[in-house]
Amino acid sequence: MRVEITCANRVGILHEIMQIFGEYRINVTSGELGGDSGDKVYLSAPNMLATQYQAIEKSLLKVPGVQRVRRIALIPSERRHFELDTLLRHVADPVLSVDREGRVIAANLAAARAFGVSLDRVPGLQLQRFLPLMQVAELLRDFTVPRYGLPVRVRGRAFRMEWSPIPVEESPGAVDSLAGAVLTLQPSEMDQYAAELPRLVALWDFDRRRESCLRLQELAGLGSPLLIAGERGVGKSTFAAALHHLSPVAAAGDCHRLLPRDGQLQVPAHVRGAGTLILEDLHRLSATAQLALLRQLRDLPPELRPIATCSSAEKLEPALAQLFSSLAITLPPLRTMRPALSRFTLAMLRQETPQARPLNLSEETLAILKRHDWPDNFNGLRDYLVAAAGRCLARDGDTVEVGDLPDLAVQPRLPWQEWGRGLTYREMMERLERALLGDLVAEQLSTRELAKRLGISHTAVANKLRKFGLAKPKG
Ligand SMILES: Nc1ncnc2c1ncn2[C@@H]1O[C@H](COP(=O)(O)OP(=O)(O)OP(=O)(O)O)[C@@H](O)[C@H]1O
Repeated sequence: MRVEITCANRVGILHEIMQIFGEYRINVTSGELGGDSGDKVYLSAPNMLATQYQAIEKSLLKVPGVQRVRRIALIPSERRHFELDTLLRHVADPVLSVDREGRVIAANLAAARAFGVSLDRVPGLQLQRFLPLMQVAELLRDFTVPRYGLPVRVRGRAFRMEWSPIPVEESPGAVDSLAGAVLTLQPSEMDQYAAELPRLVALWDFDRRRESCLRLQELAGLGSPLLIAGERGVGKSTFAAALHHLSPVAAAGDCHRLLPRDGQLQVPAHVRGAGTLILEDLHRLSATAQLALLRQLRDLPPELRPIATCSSAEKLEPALAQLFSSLAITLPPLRTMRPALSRFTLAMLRQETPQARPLNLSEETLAILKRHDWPDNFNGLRDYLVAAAGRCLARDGDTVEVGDLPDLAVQPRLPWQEWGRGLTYREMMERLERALLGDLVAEQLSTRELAKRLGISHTAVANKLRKFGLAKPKG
């Protein structure tokens, strides 16, 4: 039973009221003060009987200052809870609140359904079980920043998320003043072009990739549009997402990623605030679509930084290329980084099989991997290694042996025959040798360095350079 007591605000009155309940040996389990003019005491005594209430009511009315006593169905905080629960139950979109560690405190039925768990199991679960790890990390890092329209995917379904921090004190902006955050998810229809961000990985900075990583860091702090060029699978998307996280806008803005669909790329109307806009694979757009995109980009606010990825800047229409002409990074293909192939391979194995025990590579395996040209670059290497690691783990091995490797059935087909028509074998080899040495000489390497790189003697290099007229004139 719950009672409401209207009384004067007198020192000691609460003590006298509670004493009466004590005298009747009635256990009061909860209570609060309130009312419009602060003149009400609400008490909950679940085991109080109707006869006990009549006696208590009389005693209470004798206390100086007590004006009225009546039974009520719910005390105000219970009513608020009840109303909130009812309200949430009737909201069709998922709504939930989280604490500062990203643990779910409360959620409605729609949220439980979206997450695929029963409602009673949602409280206490970690948000990262349902949302991409990278986004949760970003949200928790910038807990105090409200976010609107953030694209997320929950179990394959696209939503737009609103993130509203819950302040409890009058010190806006301070994380300590927040009780947590409320998230609402609205099913998103516009997902024709939007795509999830690639997962956040530690960037590999081996061999020529080191230069790209350093350049990325340099350019992250700037605001101009940036073009990331390179072959299929060299890591363009990975670099674009990393750039957002390295940039100062990551603290205040969101990262949106758009992919071409049917040769078009449309910037959705809600993408207008500060942040990073990743425009993927612009080489897949027709000339008309590129110019249409350019018109949209010109209308974007300057706080939204466009980052484009493309197989090569030459594939862009001149006007679009102009927009991305000041800052660019070209990522090197994997076949040009053979000296670091074992490091890439081990890093890739760790990244792709994080739960498995660390694996090594046999010398023969590494030799095969090094010889291959990896036309799909890291994408090809990843799939190949995942398959090989699976076989190695299945036989309980700790070193990937040649027997674990899938066949490299598709060898790169280059038009050698076409190229060599009319030449003898000797002539073909000579031209090949000359072209290769010509490239190396253009890098300004000394003959000693050249000999080391090619694994032949210094004298042999000097003779060949002389033969092909590539030796530097003396003097
Ligand atoms: N520097 C890097 N550090 C860590 N992982 C990387 C790096 N570069 C590439 N990867 C990995 O290589 C794979 C391919 O990268 P990504 O998808 O970014 O390439 P892409 O050039 O955008 O490919 P596509 O041309 O298919 O769009 C991914 O699995 C990614 O995790």
